[in-house]
Amino acid sequence: MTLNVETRHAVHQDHCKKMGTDELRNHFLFQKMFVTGEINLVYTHYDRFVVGGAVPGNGTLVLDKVEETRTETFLERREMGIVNIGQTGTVEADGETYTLEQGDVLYLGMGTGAITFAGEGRFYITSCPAHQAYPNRLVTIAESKEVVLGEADTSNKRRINQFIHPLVMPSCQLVLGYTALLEGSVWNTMPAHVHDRRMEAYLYWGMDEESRVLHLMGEPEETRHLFISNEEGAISPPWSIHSGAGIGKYTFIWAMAGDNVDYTDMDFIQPSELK
Ligand SMILES: O=C[C@H](O)[C@@H](O)CC(=O)C(=O)O
Ligand SMILES: [Zn+2]
Repeated sequence: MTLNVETRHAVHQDHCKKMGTDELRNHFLFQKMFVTGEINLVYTHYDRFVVGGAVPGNGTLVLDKVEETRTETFLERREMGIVNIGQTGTVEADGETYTLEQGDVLYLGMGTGAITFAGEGRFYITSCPAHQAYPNRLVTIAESKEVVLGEADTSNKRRINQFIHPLVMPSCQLVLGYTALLEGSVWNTMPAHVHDRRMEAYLYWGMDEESRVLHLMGEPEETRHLFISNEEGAISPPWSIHSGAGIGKYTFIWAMAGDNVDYTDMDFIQPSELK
């Protein structure tokens, strides 16, 4: 079994302004997270948020000790949110086996031991530091909180499902859910926003292989873009907008950590303010 961990340091906005395409992608784009037989993690210095993928294929994959944290087990002082973007799979933790259908979310609290992934799942992993142990919990789509935002007129009508969210369940820092575009709409998170007190990570999925999402980032008056393929992620620094338009259908998982768990705490930026 292969465990790869890549460290990404935090970037200052003045540095970002001077980056060319390759440098921008090396810092903010996550590729090749979902490889059969591997767990691939990116350890970021944005609130020590970790994202990654586990694809057990026909075998099992165990996530336990990760050298980067210098703790006995990865979740010794962390919490985790797992989303299954593949077919039916299982996650075993603390002697319980959870079956995750596509779109289901599993929360694992601080102090959970080794985590075993199996089945046909493609598991997206998110994790951040925690200060208190909340119970492990499987949250199905039916149990999530659904919000419909936007209008067909502005091509941003979308359905948001909140899973690890104060209205559904408690967590320390982690807030997680996903957004799907409704027929004919292309824009997520438009109007855009920033939240300097919380970082954010996106994973785009459910896309056709040849399709791309035009992901916008950067300070509102100094935007940059990344063309993103299916099952690739983007990290959003606290000073950055995060928004995208798809060439074809897509869903994206958003996950955040920082000073508060208030999903609605956003500083909105109108399209007229973007440059
Ligand atoms: O801070 C919140 C995140 O950026 C996303 O949840 C926003 C989003 O999914 C959307 O508006 O489409
Ligand atoms: Zn946001």
